[in-house]
Amino acid sequence: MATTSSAELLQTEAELVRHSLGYLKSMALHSAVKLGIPDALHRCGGAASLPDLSSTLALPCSKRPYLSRLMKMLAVEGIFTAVAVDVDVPTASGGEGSVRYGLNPVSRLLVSGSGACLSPCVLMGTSPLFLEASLRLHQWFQRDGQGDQPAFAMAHGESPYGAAGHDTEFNALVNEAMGSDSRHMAELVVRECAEVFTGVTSLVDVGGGNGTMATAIAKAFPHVKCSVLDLPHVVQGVVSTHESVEFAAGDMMEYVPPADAVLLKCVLHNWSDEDCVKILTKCREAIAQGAKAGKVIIIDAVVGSPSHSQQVLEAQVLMDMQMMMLFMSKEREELSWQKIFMEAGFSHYKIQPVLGMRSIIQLYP
Ligand SMILES: C[S@@+](CC[C@H](N)C(=O)[O-])C[C@H]1O[C@@H](n2cnc3c(N)ncnc32)[C@H](O)[C@@H]1O
Ligand SMILES: COc1ccc(-c2oc3cc(O)cc(O)c3c(=O)c2O)cc1
Repeated sequence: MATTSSAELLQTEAELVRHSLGYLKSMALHSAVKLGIPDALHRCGGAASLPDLSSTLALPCSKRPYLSRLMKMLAVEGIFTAVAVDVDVPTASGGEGSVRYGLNPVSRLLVSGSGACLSPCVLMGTSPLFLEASLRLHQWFQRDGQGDQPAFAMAHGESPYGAAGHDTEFNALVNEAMGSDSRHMAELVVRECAEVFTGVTSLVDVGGGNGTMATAIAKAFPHVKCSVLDLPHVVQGVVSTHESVEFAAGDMMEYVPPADAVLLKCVLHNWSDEDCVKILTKCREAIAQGAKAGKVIIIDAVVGSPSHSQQVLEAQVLMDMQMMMLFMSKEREELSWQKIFMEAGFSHYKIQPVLGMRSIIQLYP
């Protein structure tokens, strides 16, 4: 029997440490966002020495030496750049700044005020309510029984939507995260998938929240009249910022208003297969009522597309775990999607894996 070499054993030990302490990467990212490091680097022109960065952040002097540890780890993990500078060249703050840390494409997505700032998604993904639920996953696996509830509900005694109903801080976090995700996606949908909206004169964004996506579509494609369907407490008080976007309160399980196209962005992955069939059946009925043969447009993950990178696959399976923990729902592979589409009465579909970890799927009756 072949024995594992010492070099291999030591390498795998390092690999195990990477995985078991990997949560510190998430929490260091959480700290960086909370401390405002991406914005501070942006204000400094995109990069700064450690002394300049700590003064910009106004950290207490006692904590300044520790900032280098946080920044070093985040740079090693590919979240900031680290460039060694000549120590003989004096810096504005007296020559201690031998490394300059800077924004890279990942941390540029965390700069606020830019078109797409995904910091709220980081804060939601690392929120205490999510972390506490994740610590209970093993107990959730061990629990048997009918009427099973997700790990989140097991940990907190209520669903994420229940928690958002009374915890104003969590509610704001979720709304900001979904809003920022939609702003980011909207830019890319307009850039990458404009042809999807050709010939569409009316669109209803089902589960469209505060209308971020619908508003971006109405702005980019003036021929599309948009409406947003969401639950009464979500649309109540939302003021439309575009003349072609209106809001309707309703339950997508009961009724979807007629339109040429129905959009479902990041909605179906919150639901079971059976519920997806019900929702899509209502959507098919909605597009059948117009003069044109309409379509349903889904923005969601299609896990494991061969054109995806390893990073995209990792993001998809992490999102899948998050969906399991929060809602006992899932991210789906093409075969699972296909089964749902056929059961809901659609005849064909087209998947375009052009939105990173998400795809745009067009469904036809
Ligand atoms: C994950 S969020 C997605 C929001 C939005 N599409 C986006 O991507 O930002 C799911 C949305 O579905 C809405 N929703 C949940 N149940 C619903 C129902 N029965 N009818 C209509 N909307 C519903 C929620 O209120 C929420 O706004
Ligand atoms: C009320 O509690 C929650 C509602 C929704 C979600 C949630 O969060 C995200 C976050 C993302 O960065 C991307 C997503 O696609 C989603 C969701 O689809 C989703 O439902 C979490 C808690």
